[in-house]
Amino acid sequence: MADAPYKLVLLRHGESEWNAKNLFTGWVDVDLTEKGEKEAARGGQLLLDAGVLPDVLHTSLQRRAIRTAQLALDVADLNWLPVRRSWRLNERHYGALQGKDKKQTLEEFGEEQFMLWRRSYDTPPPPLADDDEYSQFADRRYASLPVEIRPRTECLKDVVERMLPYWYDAIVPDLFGGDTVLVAAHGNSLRALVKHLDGVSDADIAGLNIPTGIPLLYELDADLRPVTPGGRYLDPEAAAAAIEAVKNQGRK
Ligand SMILES: O=C(O)[C@H](O)COP(=O)(O)O
Repeated sequence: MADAPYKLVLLRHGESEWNAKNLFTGWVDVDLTEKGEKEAARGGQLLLDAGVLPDVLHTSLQRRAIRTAQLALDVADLNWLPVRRSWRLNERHYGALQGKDKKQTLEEFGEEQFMLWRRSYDTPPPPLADDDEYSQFADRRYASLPVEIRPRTECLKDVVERMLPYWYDAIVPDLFGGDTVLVAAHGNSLRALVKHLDGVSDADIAGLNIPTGIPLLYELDADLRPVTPGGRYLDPEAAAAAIEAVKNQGRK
């Protein structure tokens, strides 16, 4: 096997309250469900069982990712890890779809438009008004972000563009320093990172879905290229089933 000096673990948060209700969530700061809490703890057990013990944690600024990491690390007795958080790891801002039911949106706008908004690389949903009940524009945690970069909607391309500076400036230095890095984030911010790591094309990334709560391990070579393309889920069977469920959201 090729030399793999660096280890990176990606963990999507456990099931959230709005995943359970099948609502577009984006930057809305919902909590985990009980099932999500269990998924997170199991994620920690999977890390422990695989002997993959992170040295440092990076999270988004959103509760569901932060709590998932805490619950997972608690199981692995790693509450003490140094942590950095950034809005750049946040879920994709879902614009005017935030708070909308996925099934109703599919029925109202049709399959093509629904998938364009949900999975196309460069078509964002319509922007969310700043005074909308589901807007985070005035949220204190984003106060240090200049208004021109505070999103009102995002496509995946926008997420890649705002995530990559954090990858290069914060995560890569930890990897090069020899740390096993845990990134606890979201379906679409992790799709953006996987796209970058695996060099997935703009078209093919539409077919890639990330399940909740199952650690995805990337062993990286000296140039930070994955030794195994796509990485390795620590519970591949559960991941395969959960990926199907994410793919079919809105259809039931
Ligand atoms: O923000 C959301 O609604 C989900 O966390 C990700 O949703 P998606 O799989 O529909 O992009």
